[in-house]
Amino acid sequence: MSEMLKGIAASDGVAIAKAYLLIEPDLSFTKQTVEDSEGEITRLKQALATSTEEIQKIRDKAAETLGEAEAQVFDAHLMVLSDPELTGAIETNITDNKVNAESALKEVTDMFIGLFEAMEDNPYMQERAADIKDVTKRVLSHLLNVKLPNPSMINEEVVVIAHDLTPSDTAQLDRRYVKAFVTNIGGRTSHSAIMARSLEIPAVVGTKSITKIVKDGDMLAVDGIAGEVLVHPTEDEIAKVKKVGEDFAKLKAEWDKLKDAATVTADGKHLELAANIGTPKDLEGVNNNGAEGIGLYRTEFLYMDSSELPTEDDQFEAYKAVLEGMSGKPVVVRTMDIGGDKELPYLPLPHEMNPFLGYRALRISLVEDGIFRTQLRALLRASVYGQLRIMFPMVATLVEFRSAKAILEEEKAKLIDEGVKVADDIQVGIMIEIPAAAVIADKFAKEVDFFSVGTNDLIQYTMAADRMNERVSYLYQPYNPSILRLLKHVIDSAHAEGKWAGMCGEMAGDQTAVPLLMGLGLDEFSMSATSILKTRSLMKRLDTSKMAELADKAINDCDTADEVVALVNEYVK
Ligand SMILES: C=C(OP(=O)(O)O)C(=O)O
Ligand SMILES: [Mg+2]
Repeated sequence: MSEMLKGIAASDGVAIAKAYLLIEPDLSFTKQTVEDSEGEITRLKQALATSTEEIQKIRDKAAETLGEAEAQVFDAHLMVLSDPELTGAIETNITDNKVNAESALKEVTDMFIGLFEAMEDNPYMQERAADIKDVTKRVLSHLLNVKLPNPSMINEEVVVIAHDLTPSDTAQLDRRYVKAFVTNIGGRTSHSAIMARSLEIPAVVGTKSITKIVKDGDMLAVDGIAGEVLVHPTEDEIAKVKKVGEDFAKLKAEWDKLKDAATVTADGKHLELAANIGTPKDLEGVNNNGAEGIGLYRTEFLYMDSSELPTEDDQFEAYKAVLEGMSGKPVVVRTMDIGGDKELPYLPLPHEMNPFLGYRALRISLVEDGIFRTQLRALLRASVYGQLRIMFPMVATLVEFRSAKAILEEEKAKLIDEGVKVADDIQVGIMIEIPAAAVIADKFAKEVDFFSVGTNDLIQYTMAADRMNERVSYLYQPYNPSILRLLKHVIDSAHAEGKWAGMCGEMAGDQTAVPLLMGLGLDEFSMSATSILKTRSLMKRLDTSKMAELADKAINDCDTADEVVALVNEYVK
């Protein structure tokens, strides 16, 4: 008998494959007195040797698929394993205290971890603590004979099952083998879901209990369009899911025909359809999907993909690659947005009760202004290779914007003094993702060159509903009249000052929202590259003046999001 689990449809497509559980295994053990210390030391040595072999393999695989830089973290793990100070201390503990290897290992490594973690201002030692933790887990798993999941070593088609996936877990998934992923928690706008869409991996998130229901190797049929997962599907059910996949492939083939077409509405108005990217590697998908620009380059992934702060030159190369790769089309680069669900191992941030309301994005940049200045210099130097637009994230007040802009101007003046060429037509804009900024958009519009609305955050802050929490995901209501009113004010304010308004939150590619956004007069729509062609196809069919009438009715006559959806369905048949 099959069992069906419903979740949130996070990334289109279907997959039928075996489950691969990516969950923390049980590594608990009891401390025991053991007289045969030699025997325990032999067990320890074996576990260390097997771990070394395993990490070596993972390292080689990482170097091959992700590159040398990403593989380096495993060199640090190998160093931990071969450090005589550490292994010697564990052996001494076994002999002196007559304890089992598990207990001696844990006691010694906990001591080192505690010591290093206490050096709060030293990111290098924080990283070493993280390395020791990771390695201890692996050695312990061998002592206990428990299997540790190794996602990077997957070499057959699977559906990855996890409680949650961080953006860096998601980045490591090998598309050749990982046919879909399903998680317990998360929402459509959590960053793992956003990445699944750009990697074109079907995904269902927020199922609440998938890790409890599914075992390693269970057959699954995942429908990322409907947000459904079938466990042990019957032949009939497999056939149905396959049919959904085939229909989706046909639709995609239709959309593909619009790859080189401009985005023009039924009444001849030109709109800009741009793509969101996380790394220069995404450019291939962007160009294959006919994007007219980059509306959001999330540069924080450059910081997250590295084991230390990227240098000015590293960043310059990445920005230059994107600008050149877009051949003169506009590229909006957002300065670092760390915090929330995006962490940097080497920039430990204090643990916060509400990371999404905490020290994040521009708030960090304005304090750690060395990091910020390095990024701005890299951007300014790259500006001559294309049409660069710089955007600041998480701006709440005009003072924050003015401070950031002043730092940018200072760095620009310095570079020019140094004889470095900098483009003189760089637009500087802000994300509108904090309600405070949306409310005084009329004031911001006088000082910025553009707005790009980040609805993922704007909706979570307006509704006071965490975008990562599936229990409140029903409050992610892009069509709620409250959100539409805010958007109208933002767009009208930009236009009143002759500025353009775009959107780079997930709402921009939402097929029910697009007619409303067209009606509100949005100029630029930036989305996962994989949503561009279906949106172009939809826009071609719609008339802007009719959509303006629709938006007006939605804002003035509707009370609820459901009423707005019904109205959209009436207008867009
Ligand atoms: C685009 C946005 O930024 P991010 O998803 O990276 O927070 C947003 O908040 O809508
Ligand atoms: Mg945001």
